[in-house]
Amino acid sequence: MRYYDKITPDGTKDLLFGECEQRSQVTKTLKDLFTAQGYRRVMTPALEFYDVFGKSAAKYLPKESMYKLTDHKGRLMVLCPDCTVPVARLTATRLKGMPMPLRLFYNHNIYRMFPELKGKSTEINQVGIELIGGEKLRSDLEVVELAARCLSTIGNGKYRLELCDIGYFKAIMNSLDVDEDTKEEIRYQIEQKNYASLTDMLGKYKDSKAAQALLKLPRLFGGAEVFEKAYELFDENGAKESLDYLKGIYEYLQALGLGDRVIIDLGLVNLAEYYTGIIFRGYFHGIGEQVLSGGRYDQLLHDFGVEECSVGFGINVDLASQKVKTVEENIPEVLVFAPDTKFLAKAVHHRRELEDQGMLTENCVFDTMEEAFDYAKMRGIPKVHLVGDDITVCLTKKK
Ligand SMILES: N[C@@H](Cc1c[nH]c[nH+]1)C(=O)O
Repeated sequence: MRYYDKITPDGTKDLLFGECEQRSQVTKTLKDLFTAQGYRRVMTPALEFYDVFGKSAAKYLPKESMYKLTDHKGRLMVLCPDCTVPVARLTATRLKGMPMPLRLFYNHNIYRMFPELKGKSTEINQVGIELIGGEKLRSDLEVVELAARCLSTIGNGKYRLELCDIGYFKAIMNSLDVDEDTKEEIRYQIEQKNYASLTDMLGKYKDSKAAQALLKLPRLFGGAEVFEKAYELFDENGAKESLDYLKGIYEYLQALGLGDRVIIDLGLVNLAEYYTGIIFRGYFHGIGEQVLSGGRYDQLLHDFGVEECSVGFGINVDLASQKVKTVEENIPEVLVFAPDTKFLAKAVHHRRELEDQGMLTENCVFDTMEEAFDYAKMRGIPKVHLVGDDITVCLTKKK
């Protein structure tokens, strides 16, 4: 039998020293941005009941993608696969009756199984925010601007934000006379930007304005010119209103000087069942996967019995950490060693004094001089302080 005692599960990894620091830097930067704007931290458990993810979330978190286990009563539990859903649960319970809007942020690991996508992380450290119970336009503007600021701060001004309003796609779909399965297949092919399959599926509806618009949807990608094309393509059944709204957000971002960072992508139709308004995704150059994803999701809270609307985003901290400079490991300046054990307490005092002076030190846990000096040389620690009746400072040379 194969024994898995020296590896970590697929999609997980150990982090060492500087890598942990890089992560901490990203989470600290984000936390500072959030708290400066009135967002307050919440923590929810890593284990949740499966039922929490049973309604809205089931539409985009297939049950096959969740890690499941049972508690002592045989109840089905999951390792939390998404941060937004537990926040909705919290809003319906302990946060019930709190003054709105609620500005919340979190930093959690989430767990998702991707059997078909080797190389993807199954344990993802995610930091994110949710703005609950505010007026739609003002909330969307606040959250999109904050998303851009997070990306800009971490990416040193270099990032790309893709923006869409799912209402446009939904308006077209609602005008198309096909069954639900076909609709889902169309949505999938648009998401994949698979023109060939789309043409196969929709080509036959030559007289349908909606079908022709769907065929062109993956190409509706770019700057302000996208709007003109989109209005021309389809403006019925609520499509015009969605475009007007999205254009307003785009113009606001332009007024903030972010125009060259923002791209309109009307083919951004992933999670179409979950999001109900704007959807956005953030990217960094050189990282293929999205680093940030978010949007407006009004139905989720309603499913938890809360008559409020909400918008938010999550940032993949591991991916974002790739944009932070590798942090050099701090090497201690002094190794404190008491060759005779009767001076161990004095060595502790001495080490603490050095620490109080702001020095980085280590206590020696070897018995002999030879081992102590060998270790100091190996680690590159420049000095050994020998503690006896007196304290002797010795210089070491790197091995
Ligand atoms: N929970 C979403 C991100 C999000 C937060 N709020 C709204 N959307 C995700 O993991 O992709």
